Amino acid sequence: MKRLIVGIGGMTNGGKTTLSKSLHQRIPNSCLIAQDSYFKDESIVPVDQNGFKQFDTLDALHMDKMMSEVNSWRRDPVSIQKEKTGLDLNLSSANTGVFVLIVEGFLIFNYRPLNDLFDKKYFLEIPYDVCKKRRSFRVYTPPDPPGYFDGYVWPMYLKNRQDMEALTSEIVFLDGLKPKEELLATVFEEVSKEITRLKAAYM
Ligand SMILES: Nc1ncnc2c1ncn2[C@@H]1O[C@H](COP(=O)(O)OP(=O)(O)O)[C@@H](O)[C@H]1O
Ligand SMILES: NC(=O)c1ccc[n+]([C@@H]2O[C@H](COP(=O)(O)O)[C@@H](O)[C@H]2O)c1
Repeated sequence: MKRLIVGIGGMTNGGKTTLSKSLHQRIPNSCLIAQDSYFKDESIVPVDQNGFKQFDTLDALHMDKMMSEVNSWRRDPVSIQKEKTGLDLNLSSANTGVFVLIVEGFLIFNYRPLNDLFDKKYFLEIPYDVCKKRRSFRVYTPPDPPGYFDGYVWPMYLKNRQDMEALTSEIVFLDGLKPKEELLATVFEEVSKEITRLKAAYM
């Protein structure tokens, strides 16, 4: 049984969730893990000197829990898939198939233990003004307070991006302004090629 782990990183509102969900729908035997399911409760997230809750850092996330989910999939993708979809796989397709894990999130390449696992890494980027605009339509829990984007989110993006570039390489940057369908087609085609290559390695 072969495994492939694909990372869909990117800026806040770059289009990670949109792309990852479509990719997951298109790829048989795929699972999806989203980093924003692992935010700590806001009551334990500290505030910075400006009174802004520090959500845009690895400390705000239960990365240990996220890693344990990723590692469960790596140990036994068939069981995890069965758990998530309720569908059983016959043994021969389980043995010959390629299982794909899609991991999406804004800090997935900043966390070394996770970053080390990716076979393919994508990073969706959009310009400042588009990012600010898309974010203004999103309602997080808790919602962004006034001034949060310019006072906290954007400076943290710049810092996190610098850290990411110091830590990792071989990232494919994607222009998040492109139509959703085009982004999906690009990534789907590359991942499909990789799946075909892995399958051929069996013959
Ligand atoms: N390629 C795209 N072009 C235009 N808008 C997009 C695109 N991808 C996503 N969006 C929109 O941007 C917003 C944020 O998308 P989302 O996938 O939730 O981003 P992220 O998961 O990176 O925060 C949503 O309103 C979504 O519909
Ligand atoms: N899901 C949550 O519990 C929560 C709470 C507060 C802020 N956020 C924001 O989520 C962002 C990351 O997620 P997106 O990449 O989907 O925008 C961060 O910029 C963070 O400020 C999320």
